[in-house]
This record gives sequence, C-alpha cells and structure tokens, in this order.
Amino acid sequence: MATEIKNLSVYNKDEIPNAKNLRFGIVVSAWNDNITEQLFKGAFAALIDCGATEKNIVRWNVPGSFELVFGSKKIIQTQNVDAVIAIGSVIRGETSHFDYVCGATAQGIKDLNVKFDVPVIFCVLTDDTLQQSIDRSGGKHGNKGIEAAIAAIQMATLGK
Ligand SMILES: Nc1c(NC[C@H](O)[C@H](O)[C@H](O)CO)[nH]c(=O)[nH]c1=O
Ligand SMILES: CC(=O)[C@@H](O)COP(=O)(O)O
Repeated sequence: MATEIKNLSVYNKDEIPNAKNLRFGIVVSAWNDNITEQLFKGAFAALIDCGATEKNIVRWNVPGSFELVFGSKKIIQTQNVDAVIAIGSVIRGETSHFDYVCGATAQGIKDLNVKFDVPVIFCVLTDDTLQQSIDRSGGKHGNKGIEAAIAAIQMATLGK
C-alpha cells in the first residue's frame, strides 16, 4: 500500500549528485521481460538525466531474478562499477516458488551489499498480479527503475 502514496518516478535533480564520473552495472532478468525492459528503460534514462554517460553503463542479462545475485557479484568483480542495479520482476504463480525466489534474491542481494563495498540496488518487483507490475514499471505508480537509478547514484556517492 505504501507505493500508492509515493510516485516511484519523482526526483529533484537539484538534490541528486551528478553521475558524470560514476560507472554503473545493470543486471536485467529475462523473466517477465515486458516488465523488466520497462524498468531498465526507466533506470537508464534516469542515470543519463543525472549526468551519467552511456559508456559508463554496463548491462548484463540473466535468466531470472534468482540469477541476479550471481550476475551482480560477477559484474562487481570484473567491471569496476560504482554501483549495481539488479532488475527483476517476480509475479506470484500457483505454488510457493514465488516466496523462495523473492526471498533468496532479496537475501542474496543484501549479502552482496555486506560482502562488497559496491552498493547493489534491489530493483525487483515482487507482485501478486501482472497489473501490479505494470503499475510500477511505468504505470500509475511510476517506474521503480527510476527510483533504483536515483538510489544507485545516492549510494555510490554516500559519504563523498
Ligand atoms: N517465476 C519467476 C522466476 N522464476 C525463475 C527463477 O528466477 C530462476 O531463474 C529459476 O528458478 C532457475 O534458477 N523468475 C523471475 O524473475 N520471475 C518470475 O516470476
Ligand atoms: C515466481 C515463480 O516462480 C512463479 O511464477 C512460478 O509459477 P508457479 O508457482 O505457478 O509454478
């Protein structure tokens, strides 16, 4: 319900550090790519809007949200990035698989934030319905990809 009172796409550029000298990794899950591509577009556009350059944005694709953890770890280890945005869309099905995928992905990304000195932003929608996902990836609630990009810039410059 919290999202209903907060548009995920609203930010004040004057309050965001310039991203011109920052390098970003974006790991994108292919599952529900109708959603994850919208999240990526939002994140990419927001990074550029805040001063990032295309050559400093590295995109890797993984099969599903569960693989975001390994993909984020590997992009940290090999691509000299200042922050990572992990993009996924998990939509509840008939079984409890949803809970395991969401829980493992969230915990795995949290663990990366503890293990490495590179912030990994959790841009994974965990929705009960497709409509909820649509609403949060460029729909009536905005785009969580934009929100994640701003968080990535803020965390990459934390304390600097
Ligand atoms: N059902 C969804 C999945 N499932 C796949 C897992 O993420 C993983 O790729 C598989 O278990 C193999 O390790 N992934 C999503 O991102 N979204 C879903 O709705
Ligand atoms: C999140 C999932 O893994 C889920 O979409 C798979 O669907 P089901 O639980 O019906 O197998």
